[in-house]
Amino acid sequence: MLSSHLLLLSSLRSSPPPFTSPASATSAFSPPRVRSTGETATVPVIDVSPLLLPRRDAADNARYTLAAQQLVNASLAGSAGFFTITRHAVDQSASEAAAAAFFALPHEAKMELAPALYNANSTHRFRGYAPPTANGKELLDGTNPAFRARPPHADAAQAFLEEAGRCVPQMPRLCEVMDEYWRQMQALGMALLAAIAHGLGEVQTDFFDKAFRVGEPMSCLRFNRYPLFTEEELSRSTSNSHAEGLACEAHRDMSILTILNQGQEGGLQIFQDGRWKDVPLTPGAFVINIGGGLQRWTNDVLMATEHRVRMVDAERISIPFFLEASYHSPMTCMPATVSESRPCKYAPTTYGPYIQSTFKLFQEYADRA
Ligand SMILES: O=C(O)CCC(=O)C(=O)O
Ligand SMILES: [Fe+2]
Repeated sequence: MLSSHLLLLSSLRSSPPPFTSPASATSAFSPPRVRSTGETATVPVIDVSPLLLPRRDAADNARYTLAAQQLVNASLAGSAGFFTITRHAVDQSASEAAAAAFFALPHEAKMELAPALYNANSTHRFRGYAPPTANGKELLDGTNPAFRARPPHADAAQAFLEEAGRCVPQMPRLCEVMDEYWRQMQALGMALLAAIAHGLGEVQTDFFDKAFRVGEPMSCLRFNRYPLFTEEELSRSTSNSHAEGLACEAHRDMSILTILNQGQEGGLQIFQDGRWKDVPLTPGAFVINIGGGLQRWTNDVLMATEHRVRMVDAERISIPFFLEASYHSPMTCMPATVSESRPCKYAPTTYGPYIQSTFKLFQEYADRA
């Protein structure tokens, strides 16, 4: 059960209003680029190796519980809502090389992978490549490899969200590398979720595992590239992010957990103590933040934290993995986060319809809602 200090923390949290509508971009004006104030955010660093052991003895169990509590403490409403994980055992070199090689392909080759929204000849509607005109960064979305290995689902709404990530003939190993990384990140994400359930005191230790297992998880592996724009290009940009002088506008992620390789350049910021501060860069580590889906599932005990990316003086590649549940995963408040004095705030739903209802919050996804 929840102890009262969790509830107190939640009422103390200060934050900017969620999703303030971005100013609309104008044609001959670009606002000044947002610069770092030099302030570094306090983001806990957590060694997650105790969460990843195939078997545990009593001493390992104690270390597991300690690490699980650290994850929860870093994610509670009123805390950073962001943390860095080390000793996670995932090698990032192949995915980093694949992202750099993909973005270096000619524009036409990348556009082959764009959905119909950006390429009228495309038969794809949801996943794939988005050019920098979408919202100031180009991106490639990879999906659960299982979606490529089977025919589309009979239900149109489910088939839409389960559309497979796409491969490109110029890079024969791209899908292989993305699939392998997707599987490793999915496993890491599920280990983190199991630990979070444990840290919250949930008696059903398989709470998330059971919910995800009703189908194939929809987690999205994304390659982002933020080009280095000239002032002239920025003045013509229709990106909501550019309209605020940012590489990526302030937002909360809406999936379950984001596990981010933020690249070499820095620039990620979170809103802490009433100001925007830089998230420290730790080579080889991942930055994790809670998504709106986990906030909902934990009855606002854990909170999705607002973040943004400022423009840096170099092009920037980042690789977020958005851990997502399956289309039919039931989302009702986790029992450990509900009490008589804290009833469940959210109506039961399922993950597919929930996540689709959030697309309108993101310029690059709004037309796919
Ligand atoms: O590029 C980054 O470091 C973060 C991007 C981000 O916040 C997102 O894609 O949701
Ligand atoms: Fe984000």
